[in-house]
Amino acid sequence: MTTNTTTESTPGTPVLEAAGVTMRFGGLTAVRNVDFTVNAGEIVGLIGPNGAGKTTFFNCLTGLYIPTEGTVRYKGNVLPPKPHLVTKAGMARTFQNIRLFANMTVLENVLVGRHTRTKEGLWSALLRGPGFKKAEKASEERALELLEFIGLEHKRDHLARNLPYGEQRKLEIARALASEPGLLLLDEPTAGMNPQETRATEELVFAIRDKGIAVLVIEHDMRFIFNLCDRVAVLVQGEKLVEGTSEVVQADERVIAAYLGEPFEGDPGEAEAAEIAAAEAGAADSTTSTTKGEAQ
Ligand SMILES: Nc1ncnc2c1ncn2[C@@H]1O[C@H](COP(=O)(O)OP(=O)(O)OP(=O)(O)O)[C@@H](O)[C@H]1O
Repeated sequence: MTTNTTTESTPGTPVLEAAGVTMRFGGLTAVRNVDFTVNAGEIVGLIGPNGAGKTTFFNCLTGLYIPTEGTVRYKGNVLPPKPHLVTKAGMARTFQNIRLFANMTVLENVLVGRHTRTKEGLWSALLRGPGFKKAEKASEERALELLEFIGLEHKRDHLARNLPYGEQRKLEIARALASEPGLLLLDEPTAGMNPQETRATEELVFAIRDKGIAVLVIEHDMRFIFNLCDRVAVLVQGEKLVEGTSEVVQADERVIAAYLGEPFEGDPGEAEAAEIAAAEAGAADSTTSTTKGEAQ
């Protein structure tokens, strides 16, 4: 994958800055006064029990909701409260539930993700003039690069609905990357995945970060989060309870009490390796990858 110069930032400088974000639904305060930063080069995790406000906070960041209070800045600029403008500004996301165009091909799904980066207008597209054809070719080349990056180039002409679950999740990520983001937000990317798929997703996220794209991830899989993230923030009942490295968060008794229920034991890497080994030995049922849904 070629590096996109528009997405690069100096490591350590803020990419996303949310200040005092509050979201109320009638009498319910789903997110309360949350300050949150993601720096260039970081992978940051957002965890919390069911109903803690994680997805609501994501929706406030990405323009799906207009926060009741607070501001969200991307690279210093306040974001417009419209999802497509947020994407155009440089923040792309995936959703908790897969939202692919099921009857379009793998390649077409990625091409759709490029629309915020295509300069050609409606008339040019309708008339299919030389400018449009050139832009279309460049878009297709970029989409194929992304498919190669996620390992799905050999399935470019398959319908999205025919892909196994784990590949559909990958394709969603490729589609988000097609908008050339500086920050990628992933909402439960491993929900319902088997250990191999989860491990592959972890590697993919590291590779994305290595391309200069910061990542913010919501996930219930603690091993995944603690293996992956430079920093983890914990939301409980809409408020940020704690933020720090995986070690700090795991050791915090308030987190243990509020969310984990019990201390997280053992080295996540070793535990996961054991699970993968067991799965590879046939102990795990490989059909889990196609029978998921909302594994929360
Ligand atoms: N559109 C809405 N209208 C009213 N209440 C909402 C809306 N969206 C979310 N909520 C409520 O806000 C709270 C936070 O929900 P949210 O989905 O953000 O939590 P979450 O941490 O993402 O949960 P999960 O881990 O289960 O996905 C919940 O009480 C939820 O019922």
